[in-house]
Amino acid sequence: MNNLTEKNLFHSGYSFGLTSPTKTSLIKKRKMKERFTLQEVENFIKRHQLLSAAQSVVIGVSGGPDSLALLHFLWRRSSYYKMKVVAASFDHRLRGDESASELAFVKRFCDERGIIFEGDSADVASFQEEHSLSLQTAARICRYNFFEKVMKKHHAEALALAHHGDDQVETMLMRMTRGSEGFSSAGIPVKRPFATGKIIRPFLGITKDQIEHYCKVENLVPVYDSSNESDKYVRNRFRKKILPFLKQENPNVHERFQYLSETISEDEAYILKLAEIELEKVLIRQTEGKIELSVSAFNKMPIPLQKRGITLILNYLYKINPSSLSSVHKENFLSLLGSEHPSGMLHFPSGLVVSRTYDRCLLSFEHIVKNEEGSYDFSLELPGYVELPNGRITAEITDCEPALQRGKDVFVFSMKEVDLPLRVRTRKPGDRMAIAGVGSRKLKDIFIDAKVPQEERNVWPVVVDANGKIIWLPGLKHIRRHQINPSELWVILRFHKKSP
Ligand SMILES: Nc1ncnc2c1ncn2[C@@H]1O[C@H](COP(=O)(O)OP(=O)(O)OP(=O)(O)O)[C@@H](O)[C@H]1O
Repeated sequence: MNNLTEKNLFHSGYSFGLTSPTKTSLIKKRKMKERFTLQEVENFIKRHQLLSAAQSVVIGVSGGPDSLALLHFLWRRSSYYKMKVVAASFDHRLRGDESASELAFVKRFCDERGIIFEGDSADVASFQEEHSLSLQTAARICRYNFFEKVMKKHHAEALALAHHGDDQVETMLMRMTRGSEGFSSAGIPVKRPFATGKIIRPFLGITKDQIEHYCKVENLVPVYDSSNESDKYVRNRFRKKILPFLKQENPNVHERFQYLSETISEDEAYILKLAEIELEKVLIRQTEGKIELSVSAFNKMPIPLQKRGITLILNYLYKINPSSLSSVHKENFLSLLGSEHPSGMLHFPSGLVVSRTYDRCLLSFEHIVKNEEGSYDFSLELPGYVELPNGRITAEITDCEPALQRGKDVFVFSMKEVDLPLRVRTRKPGDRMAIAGVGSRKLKDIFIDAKVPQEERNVWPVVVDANGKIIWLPGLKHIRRHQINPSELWVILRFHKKSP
């Protein structure tokens, strides 16, 4: 089968198990559609130059219809493209035996066809806990680490994933609804650099229905993940409620979205390039963690370039943008620079301060360590984190009481219990906090009792609420928690102390 040439792939008859003469026209129609699907994918691959001859391609296969069809399709085309195909399957160990059996299913599928298979698993829940991440982010990091390893092992130039046209429509709508800009509003990219090569998505031009049809015609029997149906997930709600309406209005709506996605990406890349050139002209100073620019020169840039300019600046300063950084911060930045007041200051996540004085605007993290003793004071966003001289504090919000969050480096409380926003600062003379069963105590005494060395006390974080009340001395004490209604939103603070 995998010796099919391009010609005989598109012109060979597929058996549909339908033989009666009355069904002939139906067979013809379905054959046409099937060929059309294959041809569409092939055209898409060529148009975007996703595959070139003599490649090694890793395919991410969960065992669901999309990735199983992609594996089957690329395996069938492997001799035409003279490429080595490797299937890679990852078990996140989040659905017990179910996910382990999915991995075994993919392995069997590959063994039966002589396809190279790579499989691995990881305890994603523990990884999430350890690094204070959302479950989705933790799963993604573990899965992509695995993909990277497999790509390196097989010297692969591409990792093929089975996102399709309906995924694209859902993603773009979700992002527009939640609020997005720039490349993010372009949805899922057709290709992007990754590990030893690039991620490619050959199915973005076809729909889920076309994939299901391909599976049926090829007698592929995938596994179905029941969580894909649950209304609990935003994506599923878009899929079930919005997509049917759009497809009714235009059955090829996915093509329109894909076209829009590619147009946005091209435009964005071009505008970003222009912004980069213009930004160079307005920068006064640029060093690690610090940028200074001329306000009047920046304000002369056209608005679309100003918007991309601040994005470039923030990308440079943060390296990895904090999740709490939003378009509001960028708007505030533009207002500060456009304001008639000659001076002003903004506090951005993770301790970044933007200060304007007449024609100069300075963005810097340097305020974190203000003086020789290393004192600091900055806001802690929810969710978010702050870097400290002696470690890092992370803050998350969750809607169910986290069972495993105990210990002195973790403080969990209900959102209703504390006045937000929180700040993290160093101690001040006379600081006191109210401790359960003890009453009000001086911080100095708490440090002495806990035998915290003198030099560490000056940089030890003190977490205070919006009224300045101390609520947590990480690693040492926290205020008493009230009786809490389990259905409330919870905040989890964690202190990741650097070893001295
Ligand atoms: N556990 C996994 N192991 C390997 N690849 C995966 C895994 N999960 C997802 N992928 C890859 O990432 C793509 C997108 O993932 P997503 O979960 O959005 O897809 P899906 O709708 O579940 O697709 P499928 O029908 O293949 O399960 C998949 O189509 C597949 O190529």
